Amino acid sequence: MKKLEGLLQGRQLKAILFDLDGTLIDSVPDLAAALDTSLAQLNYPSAGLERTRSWVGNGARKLIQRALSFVLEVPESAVSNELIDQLQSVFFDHYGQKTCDHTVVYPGVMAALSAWHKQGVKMACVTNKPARFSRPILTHFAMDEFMPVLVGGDTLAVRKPDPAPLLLACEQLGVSAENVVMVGDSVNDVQAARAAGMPVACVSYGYNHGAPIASASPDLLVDCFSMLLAN
Ligand SMILES: O=C(O)COP(=O)(O)O
Ligand SMILES: [Mg+2]
Repeated sequence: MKKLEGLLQGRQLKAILFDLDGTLIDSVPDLAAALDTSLAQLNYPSAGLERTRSWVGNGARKLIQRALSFVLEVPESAVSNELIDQLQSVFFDHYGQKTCDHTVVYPGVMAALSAWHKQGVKMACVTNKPARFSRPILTHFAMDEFMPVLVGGDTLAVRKPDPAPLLLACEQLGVSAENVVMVGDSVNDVQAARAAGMPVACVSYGYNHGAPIASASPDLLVDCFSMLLAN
């Protein structure tokens, strides 16, 4: 706990907000499988695991837009909303059936969540993944007992990098943002935390579209989740 507390410059650490995809869980195997099945259903070539990995983090719609941009070989801005709607609806059907078949929790996560829970630190999940998928995932991996509060990518009209989902999580946890640290894997998490006025720690193993997460200058960067707990 000392590492995260150190980011608060003497203020008490009362809560931690966690990003989901790329931070707590490696969900790309299931996302890529659902995406490739959906693309095949609409007669497009498959995208594959590694490309999908680089497209996750800005919500499901952005993932679909990036996939269509790739298969159609056009810029993202040239992909029509109708096409995104069509592929997204097929993708939601497939992903909804298999959110946890090949998804795994990253090393060190459960032990650290349990340690913070025992220390009385409150926790919430703030993800850009739609809540209808995120909630069952938290339950499946028994993280919901540590994190009763979830703000999904469709809970509000805006999502990260907007600070509103982080501030809503603080409100629901009953803590002030000045006693909270955000933990994530992408520039969206860094920007949302900064805009919410809270420090941000990042894991280096997650997904960050386009660039290593170090370029977003998080306040703390760790290679393994367990290092967030280390003295
Ligand atoms: O883009 C997503 O669907 C998931 O994003 P997250 O990294 O905010 O959990
Ligand atoms: Mg993420």
